[in-house]
Amino acid sequence: MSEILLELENVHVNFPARTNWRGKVTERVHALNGLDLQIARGETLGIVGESGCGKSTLAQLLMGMIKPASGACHHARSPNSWLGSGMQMVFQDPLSSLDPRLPVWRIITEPVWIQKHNNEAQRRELAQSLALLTGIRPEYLDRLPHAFSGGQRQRIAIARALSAQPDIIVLDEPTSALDISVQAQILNLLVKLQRERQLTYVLISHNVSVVRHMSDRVAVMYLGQIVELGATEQVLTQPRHPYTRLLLDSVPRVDRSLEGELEDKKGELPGNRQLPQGCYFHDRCPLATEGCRQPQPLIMDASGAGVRCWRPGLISPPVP
Ligand SMILES: Nc1ncnc2c1ncn2[C@@H]1O[C@H](COP(=O)(O)OP(=O)(O)OP(=O)(O)O)[C@@H](O)[C@H]1O
Repeated sequence: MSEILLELENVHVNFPARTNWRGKVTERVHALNGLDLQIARGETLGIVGESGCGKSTLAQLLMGMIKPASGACHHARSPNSWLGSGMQMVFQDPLSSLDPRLPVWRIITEPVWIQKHNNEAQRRELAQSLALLTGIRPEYLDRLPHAFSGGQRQRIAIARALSAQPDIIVLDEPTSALDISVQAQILNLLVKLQRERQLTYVLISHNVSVVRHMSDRVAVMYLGQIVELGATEQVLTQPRHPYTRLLLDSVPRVDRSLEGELEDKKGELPGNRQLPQGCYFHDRCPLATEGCRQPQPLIMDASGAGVRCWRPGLISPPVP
């Protein structure tokens, strides 16, 4: 792997879920539970997992919006601080992520204006160059966000993320709120920008085709842990963790008559207030044995692939 920009080790994040009459927290939601992750310069790391597994919590942690309860972080840019610096995010809904009262040139240059581009001419110049780069017409830079279509607003959000020259851009479902016709344009723009500027992306998505198209590596999350990690094609075509297999099987396909049955097998994500003993997945796992009642570490191999299962690869590949 090339230069490691960021490494998270055994990170735990929890949120208060219930308090007693004195305001003391009596129950917590355990959102990240021993998360280990490395992000290398220039890669796209896809993060997949069902709703509630902790993807957004991870994004907020990377952005410095929340602090972990425990764990370590090694950050190339600012080794002594927790996260946030050097990070930018592109959100799912471009309209709600852009200030409706500001003209686009100001939105695009928001992340940098305090630092250095604090005079208007410099900010406009920067906005112009980023507009050209991301496909926004420079003559529209004085307009407000509502004058743009969804796809154009997402271009504005991408330009804003680029303005700060971040080390890592977190893409949180960047196309799922867009019309199908413009989704590919935005994905292609992200790929083009990455090639030109050696950008590093963390891509959070429910959409396996988007992850396949964009990502070099994929991390599969379950109950706040990474259960499988590896090169995209490897993980998506030869999953080694039973959960990855069930996740891939549950991707809706029109030609799949077994889908309902597989969906039933998948069951519900267990509550994350009382974490399961042993392997977090064993209650839902079709292959579970007594040995799965022991905690499972993420076992990495020499190629950088990892799986949190002591019987990996016992499952057949997904039905094409
Ligand atoms: N601020 C918060 N306060 C309390 N619980 C929270 C908070 N943020 C997240 N959670 C809980 O933490 C767990 C992980 O949530 P998170 O939003 O990270 O999941 P997710 O994988 O992003 O889900 P989705 O795909 O639906 O966005 C969930 O049980 C969620 O209810």
